Amino acid sequence: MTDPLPTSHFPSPQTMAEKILSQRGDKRVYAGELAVVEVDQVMVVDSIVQSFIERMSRDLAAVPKFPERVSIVIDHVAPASTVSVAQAQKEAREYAAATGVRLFDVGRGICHQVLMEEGLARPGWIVLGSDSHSTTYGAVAAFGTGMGATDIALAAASGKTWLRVPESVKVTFSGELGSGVSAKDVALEMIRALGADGATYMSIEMHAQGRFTRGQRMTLANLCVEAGAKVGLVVPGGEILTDYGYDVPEWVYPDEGANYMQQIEIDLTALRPRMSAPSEVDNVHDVSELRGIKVDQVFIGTCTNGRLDDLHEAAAVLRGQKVDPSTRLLVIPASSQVMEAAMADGTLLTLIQAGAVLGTPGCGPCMGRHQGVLAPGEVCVSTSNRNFIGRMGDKDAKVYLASPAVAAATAIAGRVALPEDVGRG
Ligand SMILES: CC(C)[C@H](C(=O)O)[C@@H](O)C(=O)O
Ligand code: SF4
Repeated sequence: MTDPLPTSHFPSPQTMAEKILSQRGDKRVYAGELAVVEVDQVMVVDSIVQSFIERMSRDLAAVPKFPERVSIVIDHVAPASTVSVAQAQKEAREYAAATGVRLFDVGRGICHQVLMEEGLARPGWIVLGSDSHSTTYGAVAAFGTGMGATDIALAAASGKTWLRVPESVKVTFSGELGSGVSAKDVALEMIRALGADGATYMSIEMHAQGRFTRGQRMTLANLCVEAGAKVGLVVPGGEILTDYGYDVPEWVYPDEGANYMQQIEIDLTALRPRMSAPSEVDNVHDVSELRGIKVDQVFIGTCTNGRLDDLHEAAAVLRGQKVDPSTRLLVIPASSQVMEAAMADGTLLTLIQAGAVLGTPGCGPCMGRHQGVLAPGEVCVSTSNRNFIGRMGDKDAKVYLASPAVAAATAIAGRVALPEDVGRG
């Protein structure tokens, strides 16, 4: 007969981040500890590709350990805008050809959208991207996070990385979304509630309890980095499981009684369309408070809101209407697949007939590098995720962030507007 084990021998319950990092590493880990984990996919974007190649070839004198686990995406400035951008993209193509890593070239789309479409982020995987919005992969319960060129190169060379296990914030939802209110509004409300640095280096663990589609979950996980989070994980559940197309291993679910630094609840029923005013993402207001502000450009696209559902949302408002002559509307699908589907079902025709200008799938003017940068004093309503000073062009331009439906209504009115202001919704 042995004595029963004292309670301290039973492992304490774990959050989702702790579960994934324990499973993919070599020991059970908790917040604050270091984890060395296997990396399932390393993603490199065009803006960083030259530094990545330099680190690999010169500093590490290494080739990718598992070429099939590395993807390069040409998306941020695509097609190339200058000779030096063209040179970087040329080097990326040569590197991919020489090493056998995957390359998604001009027009395939924005890195995060493309990796999700290609099945290169899956439940329980560790996905490192050279881009801060790599939190997007949390939509399918992958531990997705952004890192710099040096860390990315080390992961590509060794197949592993090390991480400090993040503390977690638990987000729960009550009620149901009203009509005209979207995942973008939920995400902006979540950032407002947490604050722009309220979740610094934390895991935001969203208990969706069967709510939200895969695309909506991408919007939620994408914005998590705007509260400073290391990772934004949506707990799998509900119909979305069938939507994944992959098995969800039992070990990704958080344990009952796991330890959270903070908990917030978002009441979906009470939520009204939201807008983030310049120049911080957490400067969130009801659209009705900002109604009437004159707008020069509306941009619908990006890794936050450039998916087919987003274009449908915009087209529902713009059908049979015209963009105000004092405003321009840019629509850039997040990927070639989104563009093809929106072409096939007539969405693009609806948008073009309303006066939209289409761009090549990719980031477009989101970070102010090309295809729609703003002049001093100009105002843009964008479906993207950042509105910092100078983000989309001149430092004296202003960017407001909103949902595709609000962006579409604004394009028609030429001023910040709700769909109901232009006879929709
Ligand atoms: C270019 C890239 C490094 C950058 C990021 O890390 O997020 C960009 O995608 C952005 O949105 O600001
Ligand atoms: S669409 Fe915008 S936020 Fe997303 S990766 Fe591109 S530049 Fe960054």
